[in-house]
Amino acid sequence: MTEHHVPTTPPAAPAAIELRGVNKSFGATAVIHGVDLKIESGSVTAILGASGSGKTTLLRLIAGFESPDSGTITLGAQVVTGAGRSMRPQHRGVGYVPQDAALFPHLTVAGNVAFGMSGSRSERRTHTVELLDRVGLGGLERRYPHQLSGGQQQRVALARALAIQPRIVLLDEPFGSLDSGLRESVRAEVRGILTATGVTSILVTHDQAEALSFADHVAMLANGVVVAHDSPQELYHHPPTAQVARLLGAANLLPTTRTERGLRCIFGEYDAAGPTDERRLVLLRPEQLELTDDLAPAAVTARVQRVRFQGGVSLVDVRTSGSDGIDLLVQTTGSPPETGSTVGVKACGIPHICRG
Ligand SMILES: Nc1ncnc2c1ncn2[C@@H]1O[C@H](COP(=O)(O)OP(=O)(O)OP(=O)(O)O)[C@@H](O)[C@H]1O
Repeated sequence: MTEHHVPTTPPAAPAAIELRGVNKSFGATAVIHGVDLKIESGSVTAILGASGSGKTTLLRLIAGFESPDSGTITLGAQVVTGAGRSMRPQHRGVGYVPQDAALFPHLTVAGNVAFGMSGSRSERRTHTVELLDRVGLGGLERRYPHQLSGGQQQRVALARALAIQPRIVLLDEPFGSLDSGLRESVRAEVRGILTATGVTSILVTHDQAEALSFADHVAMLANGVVVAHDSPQELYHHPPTAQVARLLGAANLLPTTRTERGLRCIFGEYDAAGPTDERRLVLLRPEQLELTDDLAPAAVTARVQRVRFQGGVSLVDVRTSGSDGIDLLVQTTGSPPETGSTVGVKACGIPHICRG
């Protein structure tokens, strides 16, 4: 069994962005609380949090559109906010891709991309053509924003953000307005462009699947506090707390009792060190449980409450037998059981213990 660990700041490489003790309130509403965050140079980080958790505010603080009440923000080796200084947004070397692309409607695609670009007229033209090629929009220079699809508009917005040769690109829920089919392909294209460019990027999203698939690191924000920061794999499989486990996807979080050896849950007893006064839960994702027909001693008996067929897999809600039955969600690839039938449930992965 794996042990829980405290949230970490993963990068060992030089930080491109560093926030220390950043606080921000709007009037009496405290929105960002003592945020410490280090973002590795050249990485793609997702800031994941529910609506209103402060994601956009954090991004706007880094871009310089808002000033923190206290704390420092460092970009590269430069303190851009704090210690009595506040560098203007246009001097920070930050490209910003807003949620709705926000292109200038009266400018062509080329005009939008070249806006804010420096250099001679011919240099700007060459750079614009290069950028539009890079985002897969070569040949559309003369179109106007209303003549583009949503995905194309987002790629123009990305090209415009890259046009200033930024050291950092900030993307504020850029895929939210795209329909689900388009979202996945535009997301993959944008990720490919960011990787090829090597620019340090932050994506803000409330979509856990998007954060897990898009980013090298995920920083999770809850009520203006960074509650975890790690790789997507580490956060999904070894979340420090039950809150983080739930924010990242369906989670069976099983109550435990203390034993001499460690902890016991309905699926068995496990070694576990750590403080005895803390509430601990065993995490088993739905894909770490399996249904069995034979009600062998190793299996927990349960009744099927509901079956949701999802194509390649089915999600099965079951309730364990007894007066104190526990609700579990099981993912199965086999033929799903009948609602109301009795099944056996077994744990088939390595469980993880997290704080309650
Ligand atoms: N300029 C402002 N004045 C007053 N309150 C603000 C301002 N900007 C944001 N807030 C408040 O701060 C909180 C966090 O807002 P923010 O937009 O950062 O959250 P979010 O996580 O990005 O949400 P969403 O996903 O819905 O965009 C909200 O309660 C919001 O109402």
